[in-house]
Amino acid sequence: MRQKIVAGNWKMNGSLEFANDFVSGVNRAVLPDAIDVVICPPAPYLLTVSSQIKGAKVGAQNVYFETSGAYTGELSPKILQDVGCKYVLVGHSERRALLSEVDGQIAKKVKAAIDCDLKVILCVGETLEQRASGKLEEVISAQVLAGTSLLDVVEFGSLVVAYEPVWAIGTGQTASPQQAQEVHALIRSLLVKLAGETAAENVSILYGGSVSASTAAEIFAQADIDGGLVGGASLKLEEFLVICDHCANAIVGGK
Ligand SMILES: O=C[C@H](O)COP(=O)(O)O
Repeated sequence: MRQKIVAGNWKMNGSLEFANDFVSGVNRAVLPDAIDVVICPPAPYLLTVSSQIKGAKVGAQNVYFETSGAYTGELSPKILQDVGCKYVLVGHSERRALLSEVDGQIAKKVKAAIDCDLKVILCVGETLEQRASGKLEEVISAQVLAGTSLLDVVEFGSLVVAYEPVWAIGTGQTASPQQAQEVHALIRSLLVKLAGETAAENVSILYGGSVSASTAAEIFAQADIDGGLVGGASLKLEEFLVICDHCANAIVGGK
């Protein structure tokens, strides 16, 4: 059975005080153990979160593809692992759009992180213009193909894909459960072509884009949606915990 995951991406938000308070709150709460709860704080807070948090895993928001050397400002997979990371986000649309990250770099990051035993959450998604002009399938296929191009079949076991329509990120405009399921099914079929039925069946595919406590249950009830990549709502502990519960309950519901 596929691993259910809720990952909270704080993006460039929070503070040391916020991180400590958040961890205390998580440690007082009862996290569902049927799912992987992953917290992705800004890099300087990774160690403080990973060293104190109980029942949740820690992920980085980015990684570099070299193992060490003169790459000022970058973080290798080994450094991330050293500070307690189990997951890393790669290819988030904000990095693609604002920091000019391209498919070639993304493929190398995916490979380097998996080589270092990190689980990679590869982010893909289309803009509103691309969707409106009928390019949805082309864009998603190209991003999935490029992002996984350096992996062998076994390495798909360390891959998670997050479908995040760019137009739904931070806008309050969630994709409808049907829209999301349609793209998740497309991604699953691409993974079958790339890695075969068994490997593809085991890749968790998360939905991201304005997931909230009120939209999560319906989204997580879809057949190919295995959890969420949550931005804004991951900064509100109570709401984030409700989203985690919805994901866990979707499992109980028979998925
Ligand atoms: O990484 C998270 C996604 O970009 C979703 O962000 P959001 O929940 O604020 O829309």
